[in-house]
Amino acid sequence: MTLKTLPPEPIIDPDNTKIHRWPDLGLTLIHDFISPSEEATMVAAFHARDPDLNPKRRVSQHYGYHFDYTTFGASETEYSPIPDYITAFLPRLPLQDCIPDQFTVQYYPPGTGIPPHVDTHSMFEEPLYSLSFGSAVPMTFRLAGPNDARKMRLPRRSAMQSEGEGAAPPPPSSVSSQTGGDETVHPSWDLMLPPRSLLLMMGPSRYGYTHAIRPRKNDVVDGVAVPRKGRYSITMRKVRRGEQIKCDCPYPGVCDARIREEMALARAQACPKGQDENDKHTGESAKS
Ligand SMILES: O=C(O)CCC(=O)C(=O)O
Ligand SMILES: [Fe+2]
Repeated sequence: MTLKTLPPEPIIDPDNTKIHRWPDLGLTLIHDFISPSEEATMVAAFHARDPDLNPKRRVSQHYGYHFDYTTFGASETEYSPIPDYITAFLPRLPLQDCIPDQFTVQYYPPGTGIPPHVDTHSMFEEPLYSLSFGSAVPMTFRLAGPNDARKMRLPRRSAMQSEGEGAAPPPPSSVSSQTGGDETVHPSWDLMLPPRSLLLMMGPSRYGYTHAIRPRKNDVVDGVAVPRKGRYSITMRKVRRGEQIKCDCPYPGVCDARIREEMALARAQACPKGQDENDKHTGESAKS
C-alpha cells in the first residue's frame, strides 16, 4: 500500500532565501550550493574515471574512507584521496565542526533509483549530506514503520540489491517484538532536489525516516511529465570509530545499534552458558 501526501512547507531563511528548512524534521535544503562550473567539473571527473557506464545501473565512486558494503560502515583500510572538486566546497558546508571524511559519488542513469532505506545510525556522525547535480529528482521520505523494522531484521541481504548504500547493518535472525502485529504504513512525500543543491539530514529525517529515489524515467512536475536525465549525487558522512560507534536515537525499530543489542540479548538468552564468549564478539559490535 502506498500513501502519498504533499511535502511539508519549508521555512525560508529570511536572510538567505536559498536556504529552506524543515526544523521539525531536521532537514535543510540549500539551493545553488555549487556553481554551474563546479557542476561541470564534477560531471567531467565522474565520466573520466568511469568512461563505460551501463545505462541501466547506478554507479558509485568512493573517496576518503570507502563505504563498506558488508558492515554498512566505513572501511578501516581502504582510502582514496579526496579530489579537489570535493575539498573545494568543504569550507562552505553549514556544519564546520563535523566535516565529512567518507564520500560516495553516484551516477543515476534515467530510470534508476535507490530503494527506501535509513542510513546506518551508529557508524557515522549525525549530519548526512547529499549534494545533487545533473537532473533534478524527487527524493521520497517516509516515517519508518514496523515493516521497515521487520525488513532490517530479516536474514542477511545484499546491500546493493535491496537498499541504499548507507543502509542498515547485517540484521539478526530474530524479529523484535516491536515489529509484531502493527501494519501501520506512514504516508510518503516527495522533496524535489534541484541540481547543485545540498541536502542536510539531521534528527528525525536522518534517524527515523526512510529516503528513496524511485526508479522512473519521468517525473510529474506541476502535472506535466518531465523526462529525467542523468542525475549525480555526492553522499557525505563523517565516520565513527571504536567507542564512538553507538546510537541512542528515539527510533529503535530502525537503529542498527539497537538491532545489535537485540542480537546479543537473543544469543545470550539462547545460550546462557556461552554468554561470555559471545560478548567478546559483540563487544566489537559494528564490525561483527
Ligand atoms: O543520491 C542521493 O541523493 C542519496 C543517496 C543515498 O541515500 C545513500 O547513498 O545512502
Ligand atoms: Fe541514504
